[in-house]
Amino acid sequence: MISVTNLSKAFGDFIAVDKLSFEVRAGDVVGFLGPNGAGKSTTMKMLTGFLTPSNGEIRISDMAMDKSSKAIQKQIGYLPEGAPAYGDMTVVEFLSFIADIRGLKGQHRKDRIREVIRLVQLEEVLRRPVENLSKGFKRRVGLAQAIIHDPDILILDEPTDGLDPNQKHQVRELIKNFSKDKIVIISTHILEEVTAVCNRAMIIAAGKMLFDASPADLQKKSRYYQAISLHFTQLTDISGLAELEGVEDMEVDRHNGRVTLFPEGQQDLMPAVSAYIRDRGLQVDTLYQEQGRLDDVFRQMTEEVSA
Ligand SMILES: Nc1ncnc2c1ncn2[C@@H]1O[C@H](COP(=O)(O)OP(=O)(O)OP(=O)(O)O)[C@@H](O)[C@H]1O
Repeated sequence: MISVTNLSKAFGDFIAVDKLSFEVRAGDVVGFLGPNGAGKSTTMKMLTGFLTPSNGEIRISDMAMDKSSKAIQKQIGYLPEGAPAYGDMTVVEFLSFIADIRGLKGQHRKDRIREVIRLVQLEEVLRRPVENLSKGFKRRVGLAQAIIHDPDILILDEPTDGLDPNQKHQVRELIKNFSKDKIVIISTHILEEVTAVCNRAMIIAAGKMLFDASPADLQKKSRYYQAISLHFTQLTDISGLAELEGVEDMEVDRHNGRVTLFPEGQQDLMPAVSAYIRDRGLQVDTLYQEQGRLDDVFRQMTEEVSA
């Protein structure tokens, strides 16, 4: 378990992380979301013991970071931002080097190196220097070194940055499989990634925690949550739709003619809208209920802080 209390970090007069408090339990996959400069990487560096907090406390597995950082670091796999260091080593040399640092020995060491190469699919670049790899492969080498010692806690700073869509999918599957009884914390700018892999979303802006709940709860905060989106096959008088009971607002996209009906509260408008269409014999080619838009909530929350 990770327990963070009033964690702060100042660089001179600038407060990058401002009194964060949260707990993370085994099985949690947490997504740190936030605009550039929100303090996500700084928080991760403190959680991994690479940066000393200005204030507050970090406890991991009942050990205090300021007293037992070495013991804590053994339990953590960390993918920092950017590319792995020691770029002149080949991929296999680099992974062997990390395996040694992590204290792996004998057959177990060999097995783990082989296993991470397989999991992260590095076979084709094993003999190439890390610095000559594409951004996506560098990221995957970074991931491989993070999981080589099979840690209980995985902290990944933008793990899918620079990966193509297939590789993004693979890494997300890896994270999901990894996480059954472990802790994963990822930072990301990709909002769908949070719904795809995380059971908790934390929104951080200007160093402060703005939200900590499930991605589904985050979606519920969107004005599009349960909104009805529809498009008529032909030009149709739609004024009656706005008058339906429970409709708070109606918007029509001028470019594509798509109609969005926003409910009052969290009402389900679908029965009334379906009846309206059916009773008038109208033709629609699109009709669905929205899940809520994360980008909309994210923008709204983070703009309030920076305003
Ligand atoms: N060593 C440092 N010295 C001074 N300021 C720093 C230092 N490290 C980070 N900062 C500042 O702290 C703030 C938070 O940075 P951080 O890298 O944690 O943000 P982030 O949320 O990870 O952003 P991004 O999404 O762009 O990676 C930024 O304004 C950054 O410039």
